[in-house]
Amino acid sequence: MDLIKRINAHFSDSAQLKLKAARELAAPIAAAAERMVQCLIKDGKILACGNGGSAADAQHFSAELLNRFEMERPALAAIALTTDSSTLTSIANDYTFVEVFSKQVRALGRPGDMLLAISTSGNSPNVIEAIKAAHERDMDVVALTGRSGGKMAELLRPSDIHLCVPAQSTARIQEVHILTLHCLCDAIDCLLLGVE
Ligand SMILES: O=C(CO)[C@@H](O)[C@H](O)[C@H](O)[C@H](O)COP(=O)(O)O
Ligand SMILES: [Zn+2]
Repeated sequence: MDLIKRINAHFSDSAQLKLKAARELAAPIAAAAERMVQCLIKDGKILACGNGGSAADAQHFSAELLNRFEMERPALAAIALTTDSSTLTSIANDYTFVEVFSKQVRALGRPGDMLLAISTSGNSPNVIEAIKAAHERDMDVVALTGRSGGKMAELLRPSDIHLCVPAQSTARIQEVHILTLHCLCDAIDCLLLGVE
């Protein structure tokens, strides 16, 4: 096994995918940032969810909005639905794991809030249920997916924004997801602070 060759291939594949994704996703990422800023300045909040690595991404993004990214600005309203183990275990234990995010969206979501729904396959049942709950609450959805967008792609409304990474590998898709989230944080800061 030539590990160095393998590692170089991972870096090369990831870099090439990022350049391809930039060509396809720059415009919808900008649109998502503008929509999020509109939500935030009207006192809305952003709820974020996902499983596994995407749970970590949801938390990473909400922390950068609530605390800070790279510029000094006021704290922004964002909540990851992946972090409260008492809430997550009680919903999963008393009902089903499929409902762990949707029940929180129904409790916390208000019209004008937004849901950031992250899934590399687009097929995680609990993320799908969260999208349905967000629609019931008149919340727009920004969906971060990969592959074909899965069942999430079919569920989205015209007012939602779909950022689908053109790749099959979960790891490669996640690597573009985290870059996309940093682009969103940077764009939100630029729009809020009026950076030219
Ligand atoms: O981070 C990884 C793989 O790189 C895993 O933890 C991965 O996120 C989990 O298998 C998720 O359950 C996959 O869900 P999804 O992206 O298909 O919604
Ligand atoms: Zn991973």
